Amino acid sequence: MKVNVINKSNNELPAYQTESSAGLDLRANLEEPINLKPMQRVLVPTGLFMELPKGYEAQIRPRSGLAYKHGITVLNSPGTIDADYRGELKVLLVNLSDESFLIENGERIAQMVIAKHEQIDWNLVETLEDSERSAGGFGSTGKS
Ligand SMILES: O=c1ccn([C@H]2C[C@H](O)[C@@H](COP(=O)(O)OP(=O)(O)OP(=O)(O)O)O2)c(=O)[nH]1
Ligand SMILES: [Mg+2]
Repeated sequence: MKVNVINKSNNELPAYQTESSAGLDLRANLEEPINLKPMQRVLVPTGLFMELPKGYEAQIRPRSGLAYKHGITVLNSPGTIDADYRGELKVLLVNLSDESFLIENGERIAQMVIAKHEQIDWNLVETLEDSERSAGGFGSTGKS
């Protein structure tokens, strides 16, 4: 599927790193590096603007390596990019480690998964059909 994109960054377009990757790695578009202190959050620009077809969304997800090695994750994970959004794609990172983390221009800071989604119409009712689970949740089936 082709997706219209404007690249105002000084980086290459997000790319799948392997043939069957689900996520396109997003790069920070920065004039100066950002030093992200412990427990600080920052909205990182990508310089990208895109036009998803109706019925699709993009999810901004953390990269596991950054999370594991540096405690850097996406605060609103998964971030939701609506198909009708025409603004700049931004990534909300947070540093959950006890050390500062330097984000440099061009660094792959998160990944973006494009997914199909449904929109629904509500059918307002008084009762719901019972099921095996019924109202059980939050550990109702036991620990392991
Ligand atoms: O990580 C993110 C999350 C959102 N957005 C952009 C695209 C999305 O379509 C728009 C709105 O996002 P969301 O609905 O999550 O934010 P909101 O706080 O509900 O704001 P709004 O009232 O604008 O919907 O912001 C990003 O660039 N990055
Ligand atoms: Mg919203």
